[in-house]
Amino acid sequence: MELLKKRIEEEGRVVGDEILKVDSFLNHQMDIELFQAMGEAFYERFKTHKITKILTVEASGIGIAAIAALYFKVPVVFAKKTKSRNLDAETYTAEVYSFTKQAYYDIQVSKRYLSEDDHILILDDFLANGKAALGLMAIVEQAGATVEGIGIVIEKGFQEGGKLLRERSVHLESLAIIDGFENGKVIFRK
Ligand SMILES: O=P(O)(O)OC[C@H]1O[C@H](OP(=O)(O)OP(=O)(O)O)[C@H](O)[C@@H]1O
Ligand SMILES: O=c1[nH]c(=O)c2nc[nH]c2[nH]1
Repeated sequence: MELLKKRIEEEGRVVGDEILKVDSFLNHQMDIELFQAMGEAFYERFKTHKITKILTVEASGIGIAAIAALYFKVPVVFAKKTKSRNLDAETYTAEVYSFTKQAYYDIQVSKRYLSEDDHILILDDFLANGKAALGLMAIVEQAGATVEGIGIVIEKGFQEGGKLLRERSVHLESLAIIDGFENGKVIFRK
């Protein structure tokens, strides 16, 4: 998606060998006009699928999932990373390692909000090693629901998540794929 790539080029900051910071428009401050265009782009890429719910994981997936849901006209469910008294006792659960926080979480979704009748589109802001996406897929599987596709805003193609998901023959769409960084600049996949 050219508009997204332009923003990454203009505002992205490379941190170390593996991290891209795009928190001026994606996952801290959010540019909602860009989110609208990205939500529509996901709709165009997945509109032939029957989607009944969008599933994401807190925190950074929620924004794009919510805007995309306006196009799909379905609810958003987000997996929670921490236990709390307002989460139902009956949950689907998967262990996920957070690449940025370098910690394990049990992500959880109440059994109330996913059922075997659901056709799920998983959306997230980043794909790195695929742990979050695989955890969400495991939760969908536990519910007996169907994963229709996975939509990612920025895939870091030099990490293994994209390969792991494509091996599973899931319909994966990334709005921008990064092949690496060179002298602080982002190299996009053609
Ligand atoms: O493909 P992976 O290796 O799983 O990396 C991608 C995940 O990492 C980030 O979440 P993070 O744990 O940073 O949490 P956040 O949503 O609170 O920013 C991002 O939002 C994805 O969910
Ligand atoms: O802001 C982010 N930058 C990254 O490189 C990344 N990888 C996973 N999650 C991420 N979030």
